[in-house]
Amino acid sequence: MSDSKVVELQIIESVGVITINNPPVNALTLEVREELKKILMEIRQAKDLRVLVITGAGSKCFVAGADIKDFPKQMEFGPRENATIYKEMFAYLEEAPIPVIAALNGLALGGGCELALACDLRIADEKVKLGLPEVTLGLIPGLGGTQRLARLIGQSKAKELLFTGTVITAEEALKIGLVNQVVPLGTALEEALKLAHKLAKGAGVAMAYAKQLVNKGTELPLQEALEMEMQHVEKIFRTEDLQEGLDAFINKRPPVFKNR
Ligand SMILES: C/C=C/C(=O)SCCNC(=O)CCNC(=O)[C@H](O)C(C)(C)COP(=O)(O)OP(=O)(O)OC[C@H]1O[C@@H](n2cnc3c(N)ncnc32)[C@H](O)[C@@H]1OP(=O)(O)O
Repeated sequence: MSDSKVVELQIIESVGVITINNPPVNALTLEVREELKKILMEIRQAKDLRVLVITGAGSKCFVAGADIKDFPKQMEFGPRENATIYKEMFAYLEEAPIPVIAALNGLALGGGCELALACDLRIADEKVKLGLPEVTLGLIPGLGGTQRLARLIGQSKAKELLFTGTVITAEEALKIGLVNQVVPLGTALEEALKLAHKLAKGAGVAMAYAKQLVNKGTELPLQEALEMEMQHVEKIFRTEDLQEGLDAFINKRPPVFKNR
């Protein structure tokens, strides 16, 4: 467990949990940004990290967005420097060869929603609300929200949420594909950890390839993407995990995957 108070990292049985702990709303302040930089270095060194979960402390907010009180400074010096570490963090979440799950324990607004969008899966507590309300401040999302939201839920719905700044319920988010699951009050982290520990025992190479193929393939022309998929199928046919999976099936026993 890192000794920071605004961002904590715990790794238990190859499942990492990053908790944004910056009361009262887990805003992405300068202190959070600096701590995230350290945490990013730590997780990059982590040996057998198989799944990562990101959540907020408390029950009010996952993350209520960028630090609005810091904006006057950003207006003076420009927003790029503040965005850089988040872009690096979000790129890590998207490129890491492991499933990344956002456990939405509370409001996910602005930069908080953008952090959730950079994860592979989103599990939302039933009371959670999500949105990109930047337009109500005369702003636009600056941590990838305009791009990831449109790719995830389609351009027209994304424009509707961006134009209006509407904050939607977890159920509405489920309907449009913005979250994967809605879970009972107060159980987002518990459910995310259940899924994380299940995935951590799964075929890690297969999940890494599936993540990479979806993330990279959907930006390519179909035939190129299909070729990339076939190249990965050829690679996976040479893994021990496939041998183990087939042998376990034939011998009617649970597989023990070694992630190689
Ligand atoms: C590139 C990225 C851009 C962005 O992310 S832009 C920001 C997008 N986020 C938002 O627009 C959310 C703004 N916040 C709110 O809408 C509300 O707040 C909440 C719904 C999160 C909570 O509302 P309630 O329960 O009524 O509490 P409260 O009095 O509004 O807030 C408690 C304290 O938290 C501060 N705070 C809230 N959100 C932020 C924020 N995003 N950045 C900095 N501070 C924030 C407030 O000012 C206040 O502080 P004090 O107690 O000193 O008055």
